[in-house]
Amino acid sequence: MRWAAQILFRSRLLGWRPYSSYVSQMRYLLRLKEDDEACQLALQSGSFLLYHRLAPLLHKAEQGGYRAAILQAADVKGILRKLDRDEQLLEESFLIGCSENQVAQFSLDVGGLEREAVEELCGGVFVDLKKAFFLLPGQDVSPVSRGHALIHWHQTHSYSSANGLPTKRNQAGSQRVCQTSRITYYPQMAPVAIVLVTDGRQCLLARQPSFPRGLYSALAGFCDMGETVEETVRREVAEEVGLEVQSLNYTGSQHWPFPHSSLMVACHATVNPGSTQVSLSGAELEEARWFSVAEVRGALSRGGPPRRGEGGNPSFWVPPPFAVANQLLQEWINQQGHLVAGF
Ligand SMILES: NC(=O)C1=CN([C@@H]2O[C@H](COP(=O)(O)OP(=O)(O)OC[C@H]3O[C@@H](n4cnc5c(N)ncnc54)[C@H](O)[C@@H]3O)[C@@H](O)[C@H]2O)C=CC1
Ligand SMILES: [Mg+2]
Repeated sequence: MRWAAQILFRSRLLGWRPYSSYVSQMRYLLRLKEDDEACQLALQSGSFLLYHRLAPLLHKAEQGGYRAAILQAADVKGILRKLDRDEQLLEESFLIGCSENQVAQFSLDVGGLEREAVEELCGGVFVDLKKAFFLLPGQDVSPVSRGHALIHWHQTHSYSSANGLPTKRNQAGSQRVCQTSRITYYPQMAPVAIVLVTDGRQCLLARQPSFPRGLYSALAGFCDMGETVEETVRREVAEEVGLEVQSLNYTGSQHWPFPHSSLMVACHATVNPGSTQVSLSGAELEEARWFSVAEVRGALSRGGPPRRGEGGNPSFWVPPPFAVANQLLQEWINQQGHLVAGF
């Protein structure tokens, strides 16, 4: 212990602080958000996710499937030079994170450039975000979704909502300031509660008319102003299916870029097994049904949407693993397994 204390003491004398790499990463990101010059410098050695009118750039992975295309600053500059564009376009990027070794990561929409020309130079393809979600592995979904959300927020907040005058971004893109009133605007997310309702034996899933055929998901709804997540869950379940929640517990959350930028807060809830009669209201849901453990287990093991020519039951599938609704279903199935094992 003594030598460890001595190292700590000496490192403090030398000005080196024994932060974990996570703390260093987060402190570095904070500095880039607060210091425009540091962020401008970081752009020169950063890595970039490109978008074309909000469609992310993907490339074919060696082992099959697709990955998010990650370009280095020099690659992006090279593309801009070849397309006769000013390298300053790089400064229109938004900071979305940094790697463990403090390489800053940015998203950049090159919607002003010719789509096919960029695709050819990068050896990739711009794909609509919804479609991209089904093509990408789980670890790529979060940065791609974050980059998309930030670009979209900036594209729709160029003017102050208080006086209609232009707003100016900071270099990181973590805020915009109205140059006249000095009001600061920050990127926003709308909180949404998503809930898997069970009666102890079955779980309740629903369909909106806009869902692809056979897709059922957990109930979800935007939080009203001033509501807690618990109040939103109780209200949405009452509104949408006419049931009263008895108990609920939080399990996780997810950023979701649709319809714009939502923070999905996921909960499990129970209803009284004696009061499970569903009554739909309004036009939002076209159907809500109770599903057994076996049915859900089957849908989870079949994976995402049924592909043409594939077996399985196309009349019932659930959101794919990148969606928090899928996590709720996995957790419920695991819990049922434990209940059976412990019986
Ligand atoms: N990641 C996941 O696993 C899942 C995500 N979702 C997402 O949850 C979100 C909410 O679910 P819904 O049942 O559609 O919500 P909802 O039940 O609150 O109904 C949507 C309606 O709420 C109103 N609304 C209130 N505040 C709004 C806001 N800030 N933005 C947009 N509309 C607002 C609009 O009239 C809209 O038509 C959807 O965007 C959907 O994409 C839904 C299921 C699964
Ligand atoms: Mg809803």
